[in-house]
Amino acid sequence: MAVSTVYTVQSLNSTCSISTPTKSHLGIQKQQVLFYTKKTNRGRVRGGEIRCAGDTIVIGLAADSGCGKSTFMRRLTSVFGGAAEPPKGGNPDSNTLISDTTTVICLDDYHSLDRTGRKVEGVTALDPRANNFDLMYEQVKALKDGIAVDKPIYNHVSGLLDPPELIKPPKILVIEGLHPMYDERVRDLLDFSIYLDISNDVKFAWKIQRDMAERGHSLESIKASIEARKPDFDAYIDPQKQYADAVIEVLPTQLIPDDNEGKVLRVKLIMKEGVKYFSPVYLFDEGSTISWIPCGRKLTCSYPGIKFAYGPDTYYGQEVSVLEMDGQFDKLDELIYVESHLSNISTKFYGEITQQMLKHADFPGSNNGTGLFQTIVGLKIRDLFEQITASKASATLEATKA
Ligand SMILES: Nc1ncnc2c1ncn2[C@@H]1O[C@H](COP(=O)(O)OP(=O)(O)OP(=O)(O)O)[C@@H](O)[C@H]1O
Ligand SMILES: O=C(CO)[C@H](O)[C@H](O)COP(=O)(O)O
Repeated sequence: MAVSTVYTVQSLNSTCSISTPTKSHLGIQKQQVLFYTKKTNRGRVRGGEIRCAGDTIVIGLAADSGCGKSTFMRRLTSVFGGAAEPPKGGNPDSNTLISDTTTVICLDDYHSLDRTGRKVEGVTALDPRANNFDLMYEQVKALKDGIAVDKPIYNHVSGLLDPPELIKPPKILVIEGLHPMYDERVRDLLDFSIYLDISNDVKFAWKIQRDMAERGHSLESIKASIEARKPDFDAYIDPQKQYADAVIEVLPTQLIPDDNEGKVLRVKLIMKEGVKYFSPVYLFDEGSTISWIPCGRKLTCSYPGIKFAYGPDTYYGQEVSVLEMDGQFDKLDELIYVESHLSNISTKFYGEITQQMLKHADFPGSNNGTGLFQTIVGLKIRDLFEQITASKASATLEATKA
């Protein structure tokens, strides 16, 4: 009687090939070894090796400096559990953050010109000529293919390029910085992309808050720095938002006429339709146009109140769904009321968004749409990761059956 064989992979999170006397590796360059259970019509045998590569999914996060990338990264890492830390025993000025699931690399590390070099050449760090996109592409591709790389480090303290650090392929690689979607080759490696679009007024208010209070800069120098960067920001950074799968746009409130304090914010979550493994969040009824003031018995709102909006729209000629929140929460635990009216949020249990927001109540933006939408995008990324993983697992199983 012929022996029929079914391979059940136990810890499958990638496209894997089976290494047995009868099956050879399928073009795998660097492998991770797992085990499989071999089920034959003579019983179940554990053994052999499953070799995996290309496990890493790559997320791009683009924004100008001081626009909340680090805060977003902390929220994202927290969704996966565990804390993110710089590589152990490495350069204390490393820009990398590693947790169990995620590795966040900062694209400033691909500056090809150091601070002096940029001054001599008369270019800003936003200018593509100050960045090495060939190396960025090669290294992100290698990590995606399961290969460790020696990544350079741009030292923000000294303004110099330091010796490289070893980066191993993680489950989720986040590339954050000024240009994750600028180079087409790098863009094509992204499984999901996000752009933090902070309007000039709000950016200015945040910069003043941080650079004056925490870094002792003068108001004039902050203004001058924003102005000096603006032409390159408009030319090279801002256009990337057309490629993003999700954009978090932060604007001044419309609830206070002529507000110029920048404390109350109107935040939009713009979600592209038709992105594989990503279904946009909706309020009440998918595809409808909704305006909702949730203030009342279940949600405490002081002046100027809270207003939500949801509906379909177009963004750079593409179909999107937009969820908007203007105003801020008084009592964060009451966010559960809003959460219960949102759908497609990819939570694992009732109230997970509210729990995440309460956990990080001290992060900037926790009382408004910036924190809420960053948390939602974090949950959507977890969902995307789990879907890609599951789809690779079933593809592998099919391949091994064939
Ligand atoms: N959602 C928010 N609401 C209010 N202020 C915020 C928010 N996000 C960020 N900020 C302000 O902007 C500052 C910079 O935030 P963060 O460090 O997250 O940005 P970044 O993009 O990582 O900055 P950089 O690239 O310069 O390191 C914070 O210190 C805070 O003052
Ligand atoms: O736009 C930036 C991204 O963080 C920085 O200004 C750029 O990386 C240069 O850094 P530094 O000002 O420390 O020389």
